Amino acid sequence: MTDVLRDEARADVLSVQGLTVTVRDKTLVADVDLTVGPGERVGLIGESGSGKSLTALSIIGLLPEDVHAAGSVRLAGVSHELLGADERQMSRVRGSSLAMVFQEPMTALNPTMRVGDQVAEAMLIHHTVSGRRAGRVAAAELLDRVGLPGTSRSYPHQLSGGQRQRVVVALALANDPALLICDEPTTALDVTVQAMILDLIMKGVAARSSALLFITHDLAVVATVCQRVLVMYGGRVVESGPVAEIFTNPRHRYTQGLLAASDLESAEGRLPTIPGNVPAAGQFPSGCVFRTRCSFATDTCASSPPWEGTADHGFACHHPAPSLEPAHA
Ligand SMILES: Nc1ncnc2c1ncn2[C@@H]1O[C@H](COP(=O)(O)OP(=O)(O)OP(=O)(O)O)[C@@H](O)[C@H]1O
Repeated sequence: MTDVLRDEARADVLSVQGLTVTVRDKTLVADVDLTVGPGERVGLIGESGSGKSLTALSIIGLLPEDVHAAGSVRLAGVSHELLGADERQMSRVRGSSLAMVFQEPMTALNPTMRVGDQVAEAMLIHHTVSGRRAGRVAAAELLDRVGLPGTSRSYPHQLSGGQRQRVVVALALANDPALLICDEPTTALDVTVQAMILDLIMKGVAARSSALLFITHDLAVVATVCQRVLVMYGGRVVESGPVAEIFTNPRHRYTQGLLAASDLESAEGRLPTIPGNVPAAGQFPSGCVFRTRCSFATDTCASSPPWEGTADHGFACHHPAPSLEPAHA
């Protein structure tokens, strides 16, 4: 591989710099820097009103009219700035390189259109398939893969909340986005289906090597899903780092409070286990040996860490979000 190709392989999928969001003379998000690497899963946490959703909406270009964003948002493979891009440019990026799953599935679905047609249309618009017939077949296959066989001809109101969110995940993944943003994707759902939707998102991004920016207020979900986390407070990022590091050694008073109020251990049973965590593409050079520590200090893990694996084959830790660190310089 040439140096140029290697640099491109390592380049961040998303790079946000100095993002500031204002409404009239009020600053709602201040000077946020944020990057997501190829295949990386990054969490954005913080209390209600801390600016998480406005950050996501700035990236995807869906801020309300009276709200303004300044700074820089760049996406790999897109030659122009996303901030300030016109609607034509943004609709080319949205749904193809960049996709988003919102909290409430009905807001993302067209209530008057069969779900199969919605998925097919998303693929046709971005030329992932050509021709209505191929679109219909591809949509049915994708709905099948997200656990909704035979639902192509259903309307959204004929599906349960969990099934609707599966359709939204299918829509978001339909064009293999480089980056998937999820904003509280399980908050509106029944507890019993939350784990299934998380599992679906995890498997969906892993299969496509998509990067993930995951917004939540649930620390246990972050521990399951993310490798790195940024903590927002009052519109600013107050700390960031690998999940295991932030969760074991939180520096900011707000993060310390969040952790004290949460019960990560009890969350284990309700969250999916992710078999064979694999490092993100390009996270370590091929062949590099690394060690991992599980973020859950349970008997199973305490008996065998650190595991060793290779960047090619990953390793099998059945606990979520282990930290990855190169064993050899
Ligand atoms: N259109 C708007 N006009 C004025 N203020 C707004 C607007 N949208 C959001 N805000 C304010 O900006 C701040 C950040 O909102 P944001 O929705 O990003 O928070 P959040 O961290 O996502 O919270 P939550 O977890 O409750 O969704 C809040 O104080 C909110 O009231």
